[in-house]
Amino acid sequence: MAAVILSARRLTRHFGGVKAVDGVDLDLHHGEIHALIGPNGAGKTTLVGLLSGRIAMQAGTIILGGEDISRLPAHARVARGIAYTFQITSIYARLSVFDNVALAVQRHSGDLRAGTLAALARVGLDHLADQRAGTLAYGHQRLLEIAMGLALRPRLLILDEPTQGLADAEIATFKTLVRGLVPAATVLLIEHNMDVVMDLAQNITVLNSGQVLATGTPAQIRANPAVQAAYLGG
Ligand SMILES: Nc1ncnc2c1ncn2[C@@H]1O[C@H](COP(=O)(O)OP(=O)(O)OP(=O)(O)O)[C@@H](O)[C@H]1O
Repeated sequence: MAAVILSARRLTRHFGGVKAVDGVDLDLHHGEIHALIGPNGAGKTTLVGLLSGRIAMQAGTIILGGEDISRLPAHARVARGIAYTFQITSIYARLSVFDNVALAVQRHSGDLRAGTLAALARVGLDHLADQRAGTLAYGHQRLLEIAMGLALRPRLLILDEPTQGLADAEIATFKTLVRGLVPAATVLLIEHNMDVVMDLAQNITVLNSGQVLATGTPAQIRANPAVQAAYLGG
């Protein structure tokens, strides 16, 4: 298996009495698509919030490419290559599609126009560059979020429920897109659509009540009785 790019140990975040993330270990391998699944409230969004630095952790360690990033603020983690797809609410509806992505591209040196168009082309939105972002169809707005994440040239791209609300044809396009991101980048995918998970992921981590219930290949996860009882069977 490829080298570990991100290694998280004993990550913990409680909200009052709720153990949202409770001693989670997670290893992401270079160039893999790794899915994070689990029932509603299992702690998935909180966990990726801890990885990206958007949510402060109470205990634990995160090592990215050999560097301890546990105490770095979110912007410093972005600078080190962790991109967390923006929610649609952070798309600037009145700006053009081009300008939305250009805002992310400008963090890097290089040709702003070429970099922006390249990111848009990867998600198939280059022909809509001049359109106002707020007027895009829903599925295209989700793709725009991904282009904004890609524009940061991440080593690790975290996608939080990217297929939610997408039509079947858009999901097919999305799967092709994500396959094209690896192995240059590593993808951590929170996803409720099991067909997408089983189709895309090389490894899956199952969370339940803030703890890791199981981790393994799609075949191992499908065959795991505890996972079936807690989640897949439901
Ligand atoms: N800011 C917060 N304050 C209080 N409780 C929170 C907060 N954020 C999350 N929680 C609680 O922590 C638990 C885990 O929530 P989280 O959103 O991480 O789960 P999830 O697996 O992403 O769920 P879903 O699949 O529904 O998005 C839930 O019980 C949730 O209510």
